[in-house]
Amino acid sequence: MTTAAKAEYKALTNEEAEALVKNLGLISETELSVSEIGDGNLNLVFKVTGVNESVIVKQALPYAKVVGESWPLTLDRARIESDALIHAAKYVPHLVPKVLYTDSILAVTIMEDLSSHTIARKGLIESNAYALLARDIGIFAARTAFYTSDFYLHPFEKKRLVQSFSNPELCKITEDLVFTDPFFDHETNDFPEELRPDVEQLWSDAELCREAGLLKYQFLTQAEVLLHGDLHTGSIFVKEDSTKVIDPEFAFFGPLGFDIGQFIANIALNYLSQHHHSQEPFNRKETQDKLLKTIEETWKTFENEFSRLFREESTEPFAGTDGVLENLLEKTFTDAIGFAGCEIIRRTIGLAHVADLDSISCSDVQHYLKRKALKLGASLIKTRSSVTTIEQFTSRVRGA
Ligand SMILES: Nc1ncnc2c1ncn2[C@@H]1O[C@H](COP(=O)(O)OP(=O)(O)O)[C@@H](O)[C@H]1O
Ligand SMILES: CSC[C@H]1O[C@H](OP(=O)(O)O)[C@H](O)[C@@H]1O
Repeated sequence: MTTAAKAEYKALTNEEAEALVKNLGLISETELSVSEIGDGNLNLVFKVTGVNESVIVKQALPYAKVVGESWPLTLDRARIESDALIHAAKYVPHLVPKVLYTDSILAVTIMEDLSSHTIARKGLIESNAYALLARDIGIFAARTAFYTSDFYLHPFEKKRLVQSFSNPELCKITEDLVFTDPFFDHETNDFPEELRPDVEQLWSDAELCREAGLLKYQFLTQAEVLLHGDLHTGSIFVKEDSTKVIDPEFAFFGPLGFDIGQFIANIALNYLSQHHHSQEPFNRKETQDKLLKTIEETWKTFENEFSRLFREESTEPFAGTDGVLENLLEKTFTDAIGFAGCEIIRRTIGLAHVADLDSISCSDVQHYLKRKALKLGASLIKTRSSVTTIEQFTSRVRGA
């Protein structure tokens, strides 16, 4: 991996992205083609291809692409993203793309092309199952968390990393879009008029708003571990025998349950959407059962792997004290259920929905499922302390 700094930032054209790859010698072939394939909310993504080789050039824009120049956004997110990928590669090299080059001035990360994989959201919408997904995400979340926690790092190193992954602008997006705006009558919200009575019911639910506020406070204040920060199914590439986590530009030190909570929320949303995507009742049941198993296996893998690392590699004297790990895992689980509830609500009525529900062309069905999602999200937030096992969580999803 090479790191270099250019004099000043400019958004790359296709030709400039291709020239960058050529000049760096990242592809040895001379005949290259390039296309911009970014379908996310924030950045440019170029695919530069020869006959036998290809790479991805991802560049941050100085604003949020989904909104435009009226929403300026720090270019530093490209540094955070490449540093987070490089950091994750120390502990889970098989679960992240290889970073080939970074340039913090151009806000560019050049990485391994994962086009042989499919974005998990797309594959799941097509009702496909991925046998490795749960285990890989559980391992990803457990290892990236444990090795950046106070149970492993020297306190000086932990605090140095917390500073280096300080990500206030991207955190603010999550603070607003996940934890605040959906619970108020805010202009960023986005829902059909047919859902207004349901949404107004959320806004007037004092208990819900109090609990969402408490979850936001956890997110704001608990610098426990280095998180991916945006671990939804659009940030995961899958194929039968491989899983790769991409797009950690929201990485920062936050509460241990956040990544798992976001992931299981997105699987739960896909579960609901299968009422439409998986038309034939027998197939639907099979697909939905697999999704619930994915949620259960993800949490169990996370819990087992984090516990193993805690017992075998912890440097903290209190790690051997009865109840410390158990207490931490209990709190993390409860938080994860609450964070999942917030993610389910924001992806239904906030800015930046999910295709799982939005691609449903029949508006009656779409609204019916969105109502279910809102009820599920609200009940998870309010009663998260009474959900004490992952099976209780999946029965809530099944019963939604
Ligand atoms: N390493 C990669 N290999 C192949 N395609 C990629 C890679 N990274 C991103 N992409 C493509 O670009 C899209 C947007 O990438 P993403 O990192 O999610 O951008 P954003 O930060 O704008 O959300 C992905 O959905 C995927 O189609
Ligand atoms: C205006 S940002 C909205 C939303 O977009 C990000 O997702 P992605 O980068 O994967 O497209 C993130 O989830 C933000 O909350």
